[in-house]
Amino acid sequence: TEQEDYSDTVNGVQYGTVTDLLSFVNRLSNMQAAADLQPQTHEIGVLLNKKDMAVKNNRYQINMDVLLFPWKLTYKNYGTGLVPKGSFGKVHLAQDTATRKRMACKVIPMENFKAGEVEFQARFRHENIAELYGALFLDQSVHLFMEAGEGGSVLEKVESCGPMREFEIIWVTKQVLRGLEYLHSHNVIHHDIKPSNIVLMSDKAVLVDFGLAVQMTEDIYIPRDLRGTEMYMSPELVLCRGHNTKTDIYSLGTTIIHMQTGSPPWVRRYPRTAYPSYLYIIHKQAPPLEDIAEDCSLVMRCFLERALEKNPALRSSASELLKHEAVNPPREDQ
Ligand SMILES: Nc1nnc(-c2c[nH]c3ncc(-c4c[nH]c5ccccc45)cc23)o1
Repeated sequence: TEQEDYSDTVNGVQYGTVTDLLSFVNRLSNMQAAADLQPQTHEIGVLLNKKDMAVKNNRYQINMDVLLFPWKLTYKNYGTGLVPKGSFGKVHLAQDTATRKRMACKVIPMENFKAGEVEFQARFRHENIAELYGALFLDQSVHLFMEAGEGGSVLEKVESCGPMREFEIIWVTKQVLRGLEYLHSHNVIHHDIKPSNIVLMSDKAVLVDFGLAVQMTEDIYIPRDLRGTEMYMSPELVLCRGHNTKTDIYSLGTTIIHMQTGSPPWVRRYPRTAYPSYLYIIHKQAPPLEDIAEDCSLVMRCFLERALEKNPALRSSASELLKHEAVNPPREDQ
């Protein structure tokens, strides 16, 4: 059966290439199709990162070779120790006991696991996309090891420290635009750009959570389902008549509104208590320019008008916005 021939092909945990990792996760997905997965004694997996993850005789044991911690949040007064659930999994802080390398470990129950999530992070590597270090399968769950944003996500930062100042917003926006420019150049749509999917390191910000990402084959993507988080969805995505990478640009625009005001667009004018869904509002209303912060600079307001343009064909691309003066402020001392 699937189980027998499978177990002798991947003996325990081994270092491998991106191709090895992709075939491993695809076989995992098939196993998911194949009825019961035998209770395992040993973890199996493929690790890409030889430098920071020390495999010893085909073992990489959770709580032995690598320790998982509930992420002690960067900010004191912030909720529980566990990172808010990603698209389908809890994110822990992980540390390799031999190399001391600190990583993020997302634990995804097998029934929620989609090979696509790993595929995008493994195939598309960029400094503003959280690097994938490897994948382990144990106890009916997939453990994805990734680059850790120890500064937490932009959502935690805004909720703990309040609205961000414009120079901080510019710093985050430029990095997100670089990540999106790279993804969009490969026709990949992230589909869930929002504050909780942008995580912070000391020297950069990276995009996380590719659980909803797709790669367009033509220059339009016809969705089977509604993907993303309502507040940050573009009008064309809500319409479900086909969209493209420009939908991520609109979501970045709503994310900037969230960074500068502390709330996503719409909710102040249309309280969540009265509006269970915002899809109709997003479809019918003009772009949420009224939700832009009062103290927003004129040049950033102009940037947001380009990003929140209702017609995706007229909306600016990531490359165009990277050249916009709002994110290239003249240096004071010049
Ligand atoms: N959904 C998802 N898929 N991959 C990730 C991910 C990869 N590396 C990471 N590093 C940090 C965090 C993170 C999010 N909120 C936080 C709050 C406090 C501290 C850390 C975080 C999340 C990740 O997240």
